[in-house]
Amino acid sequence: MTATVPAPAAPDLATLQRRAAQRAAERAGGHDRLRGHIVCDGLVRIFKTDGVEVVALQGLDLVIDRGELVAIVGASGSGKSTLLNILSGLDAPTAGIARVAEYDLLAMSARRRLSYRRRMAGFVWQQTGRNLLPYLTALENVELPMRLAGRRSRRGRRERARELLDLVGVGHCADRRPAQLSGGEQQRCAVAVAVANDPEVLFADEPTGELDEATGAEVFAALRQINAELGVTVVVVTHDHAVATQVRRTVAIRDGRTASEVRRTARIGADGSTELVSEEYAVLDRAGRMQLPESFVDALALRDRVRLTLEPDHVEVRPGDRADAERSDA
Ligand SMILES: Nc1ncnc2c1ncn2[C@@H]1O[C@H](COP(=O)(O)OP(=O)(O)OP(=O)(O)O)[C@@H](O)[C@H]1O
Repeated sequence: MTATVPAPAAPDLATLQRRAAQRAAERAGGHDRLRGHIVCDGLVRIFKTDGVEVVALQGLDLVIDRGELVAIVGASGSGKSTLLNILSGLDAPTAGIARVAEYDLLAMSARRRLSYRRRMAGFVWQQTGRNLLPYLTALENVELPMRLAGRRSRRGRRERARELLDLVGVGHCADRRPAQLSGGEQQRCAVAVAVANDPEVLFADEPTGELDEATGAEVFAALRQINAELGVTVVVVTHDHAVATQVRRTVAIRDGRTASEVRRTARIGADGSTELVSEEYAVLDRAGRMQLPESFVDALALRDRVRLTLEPDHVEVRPGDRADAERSDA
């Protein structure tokens, strides 16, 4: 007799992701347009203050497909907010390519920028006060962007707002004001507000930064739901590495560059149960550069130069001969 293994949460994630890709493909009018919804290539952002230059992004490469849900993680100062500000059209890059669908973020007129921010992108910020108006109910908050864009009839707006609140699991909060909602409920409402005008991409900046782990997971569930049901491409920026368990693809930024990626895939075990396997990849840029994970560098005390050996199917990296190095330096 075989015991029934209770289905873990894992296949859910895989199913949701498949559905998201399918919806996004439908929206895009075919499978061939699936690739490269968001493309950053050699993205550079230099800030100049009092004659001092800070290179916040130094040739960042990132491709996100239509319908993906991606978390971008990195330590404080790694360039996450700079990247998000560029992608959301609030800031312009110094050089490189930054494109979202047909919008070139490097060369946008003020008018096109406005259209991008109104039609193409939705936003959820860490501070709930920036997402919701305190004197409107949750329902009115979701209706507002539609009203401002002159979309739908009054009744249509109300129906859509209810649908969206239900979708993110806060339908029961429709008539409450933000102050009468918990932090997690506020952020889920914020997700509904952000997608009210049907954007193609949703950017969330530390949406769970002020929440405990369990409440944060609920907000992630809302983002996954939106991603799956509406086919919206979702990019979540966070410094919380634990989010890797909430999404299938996590991109790590270090010193203004994409350093590594973790991808989670569902595998069926011999006993028929599903397990999620995480695999870490280093990101190789077009110039062939990659960053070794800090833990690898520390473990072997790698420094200055390393020895590379090409094997038939892999490359070996070994500590360089320090004596040699010192002699040639002399
Ligand atoms: N407006 C600015 N003027 C000058 N330097 C800036 C500006 N904005 C960001 N920087 C610098 O650029 C680098 C990247 O900052 P950024 O805010 O993008 O990092 P972050 O990963 O989002 O950090 P955090 O998680 O703390 O928000 C930092 O060295 C920061 O000091």
